[in-house]
Amino acid sequence: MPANLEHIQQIMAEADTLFSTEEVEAAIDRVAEQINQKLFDSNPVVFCVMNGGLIFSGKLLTKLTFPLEQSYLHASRYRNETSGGELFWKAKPEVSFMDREVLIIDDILDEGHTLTAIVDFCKRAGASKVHTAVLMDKQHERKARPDLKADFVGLYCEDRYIFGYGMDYKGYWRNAAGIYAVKGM
Ligand SMILES: O=P(O)(O)OC[C@H]1O[C@H](OP(=O)(O)OP(=O)(O)O)[C@H](O)[C@@H]1O
Ligand code: HPA
Repeated sequence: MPANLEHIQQIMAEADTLFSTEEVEAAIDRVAEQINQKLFDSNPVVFCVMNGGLIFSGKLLTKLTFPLEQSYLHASRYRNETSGGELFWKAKPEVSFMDREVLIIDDILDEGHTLTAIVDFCKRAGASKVHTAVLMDKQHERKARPDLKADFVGLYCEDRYIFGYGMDYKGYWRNAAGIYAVKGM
């Protein structure tokens, strides 16, 4: 169904700003510094989780100062909706990472089913170690496992539906240069 652009515009007009561009950029700098310290001699394969991980990955990668290979994978659970369902693999990794360290970069750890499935996949495919980096970790009690955490986290946010910096509202506003929460959600 074609998007109702008036509705999409209204979502942005009424949204609450959770983090400004400057705050998000500072968080990306912090994560880059942590990754540079931890993975500098690990020769990792770095995977961007499409689509949401695109902007965080792009910005982060330019701040990583050691040799690495980069690729992408696409697993989707929300399919442009605001609640998650079954995980659907749209593109599995094509490069071999047998006995390699892997860094998975995604926009958000929400319930964590997506990241859990991707990490399991990488381990089954022979990765020697799997590291995870997310721009946002949403704070609530519905994680796939109670102890589920990413190794590198940009910012923590409240339990609301958020968009911007790669995260979408019904397929839109991934391009928004800040982190916003939908009014009433
Ligand atoms: O922690 P979870 O509850 O599993 O949710 C997080 C995942 O959901 C979003 O992807 P989505 O399925 O919307 O696909 P997309 O990136 O293509 O929008 C987001 O990019 C994460 O990959
Ligand atoms: O709050 C969210 N916003 C955008 N995409 C998401 N995927 C999981 N949670 C979210």
